[in-house]
Order: sequence, then C-alpha cells, then structure tokens
Amino acid sequence: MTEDTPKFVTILVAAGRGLRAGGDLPKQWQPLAGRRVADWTLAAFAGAGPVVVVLHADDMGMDLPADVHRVPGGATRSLSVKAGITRAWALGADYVLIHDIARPCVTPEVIAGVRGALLAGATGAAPGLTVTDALWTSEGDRIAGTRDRTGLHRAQTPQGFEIGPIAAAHDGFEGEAADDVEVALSAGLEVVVTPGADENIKITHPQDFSRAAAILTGRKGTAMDVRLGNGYDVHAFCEGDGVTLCGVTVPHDRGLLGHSDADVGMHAVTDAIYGALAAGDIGRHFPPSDPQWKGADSRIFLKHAVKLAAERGYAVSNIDCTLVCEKPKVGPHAAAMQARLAEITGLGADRISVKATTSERLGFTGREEGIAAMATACLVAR
Ligand SMILES: Nc1ccn([C@@H]2O[C@H](COP(=O)(O)OP(=O)(O)OP(=O)(O)O)[C@@H](O)[C@H]2O)c(=O)n1
Ligand SMILES: C[C@](O)(CO)[C@H](O)COP(=O)(O)O
Repeated sequence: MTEDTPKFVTILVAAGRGLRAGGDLPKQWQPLAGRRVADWTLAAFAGAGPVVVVLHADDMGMDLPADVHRVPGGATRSLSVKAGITRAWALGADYVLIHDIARPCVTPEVIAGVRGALLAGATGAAPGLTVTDALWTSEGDRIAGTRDRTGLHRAQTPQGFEIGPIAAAHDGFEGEAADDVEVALSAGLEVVVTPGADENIKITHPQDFSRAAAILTGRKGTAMDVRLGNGYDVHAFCEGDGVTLCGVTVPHDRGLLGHSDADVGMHAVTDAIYGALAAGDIGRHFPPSDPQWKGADSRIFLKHAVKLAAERGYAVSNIDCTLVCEKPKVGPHAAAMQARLAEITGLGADRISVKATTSERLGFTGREEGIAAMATACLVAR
C-alpha cells in the first residue's frame, strides 16, 4: 500500500448475544461447516486491510487471529458500531466496511462492489437485493392488502462509508437503528446501493445454520470437510459367563477382563470417533487410573465422543466395526449390536455395521485368549 492508497478498515460487529438463534453459545461462536461462524466471516475479509472485531465484554478473551483488533461493544448494534469506528479512526482509516459477523457467507463480489463504489466517489455504499416476491399486509392471518415493491431492497452488509461522515452521523444519532444506512440517511448522507447476493444470509434463527453450511460447503473450491478415524482394542478372556460386545450381553463360558465393562467393540468405535477428531483416545478422556470408571458402562464413553464431535461441528456419518474372535459367535447378535450403537449415537441403524471374523485359529484370538475389535468412523462437518 502506498501513501496515496486509501485505507479500508473492516469492522465486524460481534457483540450481540444471538438470542433468536438459540444454542449454548452466541451464534458467532457456534460451529458451522467445521469452523466457527466467526472464522468464516474473518476468512472472507482476510487480506482486505485491518480488521476490528467488536466483542461483548464476556467474549474479549475469545480465540481470534493475533492481528485482529478487539474492541468492547455496546448494548445496541449502533453503539457497537460506534466503538468500532472509534478504533478504526485510531488505525488511520479512510473508509470503514461495517459487517455483521453473523453473515459468514458474504462473497468477494459483494465486498468488491461496496469498495468499488466508495473508490468511485460515493460517501456510502451498501449491498441490497431487490424484492422479487409480492408484498402483502395482514391483519391476524387475513391478508388485508398489497404493497408496491418498486424500489424496495433487502439490506445486507458490509455497509461501507467514508469514515469522517459516518463517524459524525453516529455521534449525532440517538436511539436504535436497524443498520448503518439508517444512521447515515438520518444525517443526510447519500448512500448508493450495490449488488447483494442471495447467499449473503444473516444467521438469525436456528435453521439458518444448515442453510449457511450448505452454501459454504457447496462452493466451488471449498473442499467438503470429511474426517475418518480408526479404533483398535483388545481385551483378554477371564473367568465368567458372558461378554458385553457393542452394548449387547452375549452368553459365553468366559468373561472379558477390563477396568470398565470391557466392551471391546464399543471401545474401538469410540476411539475411531476420537481419532477422527484428533482428540486422543478413551484413556485420555476417561483415565483407567480413575476409580470412578471401574465397571463403567461403555455407553458413557461413546456418548461423550459423539457429543465432542457435535461441539466441534461434526456429525458422525457412519461406523463400521469388526470383532475378531473364534467364539462366541457374533452373527446372531449383530443386529442387536447395530441397534444398540444406533440408539447411543443417534444414527440410523443402516449407518452402522457390526461384523465379525475369526483369525483362522492363528494368534491370540485364534488361541481364544481374548477378543480384538477394530472400527472406522466417518465424520462430516455439519
Ligand atoms: N449490542 C449488539 C447487538 C448486535 N451486534 C451485532 O450485530 C449483528 C446483527 O445483529 P443480530 O443478527 O440481531 O444479532 P444478535 O443481536 O446477536 O441477535 P439476537 O437479536 O437474536 O439476540 C450481529 O453480528 C451482532 O453480533 C453487536 O455487535 N452489538
Ligand atoms: C444490519 C442488518 O443485517 C441489515 O440487514 C439488519 O438490519 C440487522 O437486523 P436485526 O434486526 O439486528 O436482525
């Protein structure tokens, strides 16, 4: 950038609580196609100049790239924008691009349209989409009338401005505004409309996450985020009258030795999921040295792995488990095992395979000293 190149600063407003979107975390920190919503939005503005992220006081310590400027926000969107503009001034901005962090699918073309209009001399520029549906008014569930849609637009972000005029407009503005165009117009600024994009949706309600994920994963050049993991486990036979395999008790003239219920199949499946997440193995999450896991039902481990996957933005797509033993015979119980794993993971039984093989009397399984199990799990970004 030369001395004469105008400086753009992006302000990502992220201080809202995302109440309408639901979930345990504000929407901007929730997983979306393998990353957080905020990470997609940050990536969309990478390389476009300094970035100011306006954060809620509770979120100031959130994990963000080191070069991002963090600013505490306010009780309304306008107050948060104001805080962002103050920091952008300090950074020497000529123009600001003010964007909802909750719009992670913004396209390079939308951003370029706003920048281009400003560089061509506009004081303000913002993306909009013309309204293509007919408009009605209603009283209760009765349609009361129609409205002319000529000249109506659906407003999007980023909304871009010369910093001086928009700073003054915000300083003189009182009350709440839906967006910065409203603040600009109230100060008499001219704002031009630039092309918006259907995919530039704002995540507002719970169903918007899957819409956004479909947009992001469907983009040309965006690799589908699929992860594979494998798990392997062995338990030795001991005195007993039955074994637990994939959650099903199978009568046998021996038992299986283990700290928990020694469910070798479920352990392999659980480790396959941890493996796909690069999150270690059962021993890391449930140390065998901890007495509370003595005799534990292994469903606890599998449930934990599936929950961890969900927290990181992945859904388990399918599981394949192979048990290796001469006896007991697994075939008659395989369907019950599939059903049990399906119930624990929340998957359809047709996405779970349980099969068995002997090792042709070779090795420790062939000598009937124990049972081995191996499993593969496939995870896909939600
Ligand atoms: N006090 C506020 C309120 C909103 N925002 C930001 O403004 C954008 C658009 O607002 P909206 O979609 O309404 O987000 P929330 O206020 O978080 O959502 P909700 O109204 O459902 O709680 C979001 O990126 C949000 O984080 C902000 O920075 N400061
Ligand atoms: C800024 C905005 O995204 C433009 O469409 C919109 O006004 C935010 O509205 P909300 O009421 O805060 O969801």
